Amino acid sequence: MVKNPTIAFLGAGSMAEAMIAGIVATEQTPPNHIIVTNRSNTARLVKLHNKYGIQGIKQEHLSFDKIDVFILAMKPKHAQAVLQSLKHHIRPNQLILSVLAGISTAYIENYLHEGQQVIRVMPNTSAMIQESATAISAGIYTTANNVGYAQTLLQCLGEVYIIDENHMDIFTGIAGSGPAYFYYLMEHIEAVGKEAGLDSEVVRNIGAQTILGAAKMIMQQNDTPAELREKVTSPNGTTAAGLAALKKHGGGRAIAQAVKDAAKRSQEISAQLRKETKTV
Ligand SMILES: NC(=O)C1=CN([C@@H]2O[C@H](COP(=O)(O)OP(=O)(O)OC[C@H]3O[C@@H](n4cnc5c(N)ncnc54)[C@H](OP(=O)(O)O)[C@@H]3O)[C@@H](O)[C@H]2O)C=CC1
Ligand SMILES: O=C(O)[C@@H]1CCC=N1
Repeated sequence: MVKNPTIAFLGAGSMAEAMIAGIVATEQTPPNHIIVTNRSNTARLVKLHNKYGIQGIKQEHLSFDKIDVFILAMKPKHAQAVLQSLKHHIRPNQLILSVLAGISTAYIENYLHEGQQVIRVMPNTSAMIQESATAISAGIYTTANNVGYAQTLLQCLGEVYIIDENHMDIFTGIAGSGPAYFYYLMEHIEAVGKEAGLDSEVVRNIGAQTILGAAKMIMQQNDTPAELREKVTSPNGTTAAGLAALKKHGGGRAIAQAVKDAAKRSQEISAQLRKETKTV
């Protein structure tokens, strides 16, 4: 990878913004080396430019040859059209990072030039505050040097795990979609706290601090989650009552099923796109 590469985000939605915020905050890449473009929403490009100092450029004005790294950040259903058009503008040694759920490196390579360097990435929106759990899997043509570059770039968004691409779907179910499960949990905790008369902002902070503390305990102590749970649970105490309710109402099963169904959806997106490609 060149020194001070220019990075272009194709897609300017929630995920692109979370990554831009993380990269800019850590000064990993200077803002004038970061470009963002989208399909049609120019107001969004202006907003991102004003907020982060990066360049918001309409697609028709992009100088593709000056870009070293493309980050695909549109919805998976738009991937095919974007890749077909991208092929006319790029060279195989320009690095493609794709955050698209369910889209394999092979699918992307198939649409681009022989030898195109592709890395599949699964971040989450906590990239915005450099707390993402991000996975990467390289395609068959990607050099070790570029994997190293991607790892360094993404480390400014949080923790990075290099995984086998076969595990991308389950990683997506756990970490890509994961923040939403905890937000959903928080919505319910907040509602109950409010019902009991607590101020909603206060209960929100209490809930968040409780999740943060539990997460830090898991990361900083040697105990397993089950051991930590047991340490909270006094015989016949309040936690035992709470956990019994979770068990009775299928709390554990529901969480496991959420992860499984998200991973399944990632596989379905992949299968659907392969089917559409065959029928074109
Ligand atoms: N949100 C998340 O938590 C995560 C998302 N992802 C992945 O990130 C990707 C984006 O998700 P998200 O940010 O939530 O989606 P959003 O809907 O927020 O954003 C999609 C963006 O893609 C743009 N777009 C659509 N078509 C094109 C095109 N032809 N060329 C360039 N840009 C285009 C849209 O532009 P316009 O508004 O002009 O149409 C919009 O800026 C998805 O593939 C998703 O799987 C991965 C991990 C986590
Ligand atoms: O919901 C989605 O499909 C994307 C991928 C992971 C998180 N959001």
